[in-house]
Amino acid sequence: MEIIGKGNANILIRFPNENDDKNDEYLYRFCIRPFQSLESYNSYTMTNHEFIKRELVPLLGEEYVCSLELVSLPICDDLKRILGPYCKSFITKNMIPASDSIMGLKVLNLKPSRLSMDILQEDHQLKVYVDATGDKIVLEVKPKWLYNPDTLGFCRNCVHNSFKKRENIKYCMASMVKARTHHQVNIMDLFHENTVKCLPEIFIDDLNNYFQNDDNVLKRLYYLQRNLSDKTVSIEKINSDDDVTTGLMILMILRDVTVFISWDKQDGDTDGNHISSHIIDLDLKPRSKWKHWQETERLLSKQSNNNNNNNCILHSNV
Ligand SMILES: O=P(O)(O)O[C@@H]1[C@@H](OP(=O)(O)O)[C@H](OP(=O)(O)O)[C@H](O)[C@H](OP(=O)(O)O)[C@H]1OP(=O)(O)O
Ligand SMILES: Nc1ncnc2c1ncn2[C@@H]1O[C@H](COP(=O)(O)OP(=O)(O)OP(=O)(O)O)[C@@H](O)[C@H]1O
Repeated sequence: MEIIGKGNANILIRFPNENDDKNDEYLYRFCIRPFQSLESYNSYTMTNHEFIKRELVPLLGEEYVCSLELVSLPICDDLKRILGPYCKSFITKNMIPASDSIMGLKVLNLKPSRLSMDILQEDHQLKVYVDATGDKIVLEVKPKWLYNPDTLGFCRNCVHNSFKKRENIKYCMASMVKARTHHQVNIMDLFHENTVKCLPEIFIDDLNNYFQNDDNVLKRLYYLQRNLSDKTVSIEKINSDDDVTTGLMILMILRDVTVFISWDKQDGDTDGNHISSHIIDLDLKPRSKWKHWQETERLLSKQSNNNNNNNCILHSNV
């Protein structure tokens, strides 16, 4: 058993020799937020799975969501070793009877280990992976707030990066979805010079076409964020957990997803499209996070007032 990825709230595990369906590999995703008991852990995982299926899959479209299957697994020694440090209140040497099972999500591995991919470029919002042949390239993107409400008055993405001292990010992810009439999307903004040297021209062309197209995964997220942001209660109006509506919850989830954009030279559909996209990280957020959201918006607004430029890296670069 090996750990493939870990974030704030989840851990991704690969089971040895797991090779279910032809060449596809699967991973197991377990929550690592603190829970008091195995019952509450399992109940959260079921509720979360149900919420994603009910609210998010229909909104985003099945084709864009990474497949998620609810599974119940016996807590073997390997799982105890990996999950134990995060589940201290109920996974200890003596507390788990052999018959108890823990619930997780079985997900498609979007970066299959058999491809042994190298990382060409890496920052907080973008990772670029390539396999040894150069025929498969995967972009792991954290687009964040693609839609800026007019009332905001600054580029939320760029101010947020500046606030988090991410000086190495020289692109604006929100600019990747601007309407063509106002701004020609330039995917080359995303890549370092050295990365471009390693990327095949045909990949650049395909990616360019994908981003110019009106139905790409980032545009889908942009329109959903725009629609929800116009309709739901705004963050500054929240006073208690109960004020956090399902609409606001979904909006905050869509502002924090990760997207895998995969290009496969050998594998295209009938229209010659070699790019497929999958969204991960659609989990419920604790309603109590509204205080953190409010404070973040207050700090970003303050930061934007202190800046001299118009707060978007695209404009401050010219
Ligand atoms: O608070 P933010 O805006 O910095 O966003 C948090 C993210 O920081 P980032 O934007 O990537 O720098 C943060 O990402 P990192 O763990 O820092 O990579 C989480 O995604 C967090 O969500 P959750 O608590 O895991 O559900 C995110 O919290 P939410 O605000 O989306 O609930
Ligand atoms: N289906 C997948 N295929 C391949 N790698 C994955 C997959 N899902 C997640 N990962 C890897 O694991 C890492 C952590 O996963 P994930 O984003 O789900 O954790 P998280 O705790 O929810 O994140 P956050 O800290 O943003 O809340 C990802 O950044 C990614 O590199």
